Amino acid sequence: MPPLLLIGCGKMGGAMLAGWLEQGLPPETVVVEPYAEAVSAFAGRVRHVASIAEIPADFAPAAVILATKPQEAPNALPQLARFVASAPVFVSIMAGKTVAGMQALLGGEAARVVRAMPNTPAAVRQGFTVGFAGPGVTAGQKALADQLLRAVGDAAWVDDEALIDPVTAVSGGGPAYVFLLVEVMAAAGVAQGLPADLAMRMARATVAGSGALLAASPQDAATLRKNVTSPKGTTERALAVLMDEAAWPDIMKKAIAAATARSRELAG
Ligand SMILES: NC(=O)C1=CN([C@@H]2O[C@H](COP(=O)(O)OP(=O)(O)OC[C@H]3O[C@@H](n4cnc5c(N)ncnc54)[C@H](OP(=O)(O)O)[C@@H]3O)[C@@H](O)[C@H]2O)C=CC1
Ligand SMILES: O=C(O)[C@@H]1CCC=N1
Repeated sequence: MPPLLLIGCGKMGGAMLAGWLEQGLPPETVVVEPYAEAVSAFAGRVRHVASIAEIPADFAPAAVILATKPQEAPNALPQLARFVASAPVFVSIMAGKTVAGMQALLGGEAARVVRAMPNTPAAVRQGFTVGFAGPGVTAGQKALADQLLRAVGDAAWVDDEALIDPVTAVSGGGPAYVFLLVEVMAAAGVAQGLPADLAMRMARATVAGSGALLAASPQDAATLRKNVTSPKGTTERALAVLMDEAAWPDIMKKAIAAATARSRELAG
């Protein structure tokens, strides 16, 4: 793996950096992160600077990973325009930010940009990332981006950049919906008289165990659901409530549509 330049070492950038280090990331890598505590776990294994202005002048990374918040892009990207001359691949994980928008902030169409959307299971190398390679990205650069994304889980590529907005809504934010499921299942158990700590332990173990079963099983989700649902049993009653068109199917469509719309808004 070549030395990289990572801009932003927060929750996602830090999770990806940990995965790259496992794959042999060289210590010449530079991490720009204003919050020193965020990089303390990586001390001695990468070069840390607090701002883009402090990146060594002669550093020419093969890839620049953009992992700051989308709102920081108008400040950070123009400061990185000097790297475009040495033709690295810029790999952005920022929600909403389009390839054309990032190229404009980086000084023009010469910037080679991959737009990618990972998710936080990357922290346990079980992330899922979808990427889109913008104009000018070479096959070798796409392969390097793919290697970086697969260091923290599975990855897929799309040829239509517009799909990254619903990807952001489904898999980017998806872990949050699953964690919310734990919270509301536990609260519903408490409403039926369960002690709060037992309800939370059960909800957490049930979601984690179901995820592990789903990952390990060759069966699809619908079959695994049916395996739980005894005819005329208890699960059937619960699913009649949840699977009503106005319940989860409609609610989830609305939630994904709202997140997709927000991703499009963040482009601006
Ligand atoms: N969290 C998630 O589940 C996912 C997030 N993303 C995307 O990843 C990006 C980062 O999100 P997340 O990790 O959650 O956010 P974090 O706030 O945890 O990380 C962003 C980091 O960037 C730092 N930072 C701010 N300005 C600069 C700068 N100019 N140069 C370098 N670093 C800077 C921040 O420091 P400080 O806090 O001091 O400002 C912070 O530590 C976002 O664009 C988001 O859309 C994508 C997929 C999933
Ligand atoms: O909520 C967000 O905007 C980011 C993108 C996907 C997950 N977190």
